[in-house]
Amino acid sequence: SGLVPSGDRTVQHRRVATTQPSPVRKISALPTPLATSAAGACSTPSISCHRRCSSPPPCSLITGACCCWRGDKRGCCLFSSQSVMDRAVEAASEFFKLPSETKQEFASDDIRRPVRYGTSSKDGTRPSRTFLKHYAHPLSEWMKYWPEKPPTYREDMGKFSAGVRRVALELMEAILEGLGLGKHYQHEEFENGLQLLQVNCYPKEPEGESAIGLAPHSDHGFLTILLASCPGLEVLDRSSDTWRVVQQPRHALHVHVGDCMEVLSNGRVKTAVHRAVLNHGEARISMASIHSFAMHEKVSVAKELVDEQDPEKYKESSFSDFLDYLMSNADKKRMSFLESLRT
Ligand SMILES: O=C(O)CCC(=O)C(=O)O
Ligand SMILES: [Fe+2]
Repeated sequence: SGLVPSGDRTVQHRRVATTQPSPVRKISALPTPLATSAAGACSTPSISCHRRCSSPPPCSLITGACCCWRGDKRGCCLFSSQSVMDRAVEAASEFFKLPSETKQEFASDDIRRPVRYGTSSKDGTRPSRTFLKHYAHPLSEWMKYWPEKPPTYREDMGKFSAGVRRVALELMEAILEGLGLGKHYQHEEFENGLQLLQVNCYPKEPEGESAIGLAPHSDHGFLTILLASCPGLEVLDRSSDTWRVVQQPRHALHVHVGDCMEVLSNGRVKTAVHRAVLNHGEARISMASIHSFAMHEKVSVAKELVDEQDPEKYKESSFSDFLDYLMSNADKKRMSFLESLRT
């Protein structure tokens, strides 16, 4: 994520063969319907409108429904989730192709900026990843800060963000149920939670070299949902201390849990340590959608998961505390934020 700074973990792990199955769950597509285009005319007339519109106009990206006119009938225009994913990858890819000056307008070292463009290098010599990070929920608040170029960026990334957020909320309910907390546990905090989109662009791997695009780290939120244009993600298998290659079938979303989930579950669910390696065949785009509570909302261990045998293992913290931690003492940090929360 770049959320936990590169080089944060000093342990070196052996890379494993690319045929290893992924240890993490994948889902093959977003549930339909996904968010669609803005109010008014259907922006892609080639896609059939096949449902009666249930919400009053003007529908918008934010409500996840689009009203459009077809002949004399008003209907809901539904994009397939595959095309939403393809368009989001395409918009990201077009953004990274823009001239450097255009992208540099978003460059900043201030990690509290709503949109931030930058590069991160592993060895300090050659940047191996460029990224664009921005908040995505609520869309009405954040979209106005997003790039206006390419012209498709806001609409296509908006649809992707809204769809992926619904997936995250559904998965979260299932996990909470699995933990015995009930699917509505802290429902409001999740509903009002923050979504951070990290759009990454990695160059093709130079011939004869194997290169890390993004150093080992864990993501801060509860859940990360990742879409990538080709393979490159690896997840640490804690039992064997080796890297497992995550397969990337087309239109598959990869889901992993982050630090907040480890805290809330009092360590029953462990954050996923992962990294990205450069793909030797092609440049790679990945989009990581990170889901957390709102900026100042504290995440703490669920009291229901604490007893004498299992005392509280983590201190409470908010996303804002996490950002403060990253900004303080950035060079000298030996501990990840999660480690700093251990009681
Ligand atoms: O590019 C990838 O596969 C991983 C990206 C990632 O871990 C992140 O943005 O947090
Ligand atoms: Fe990450």
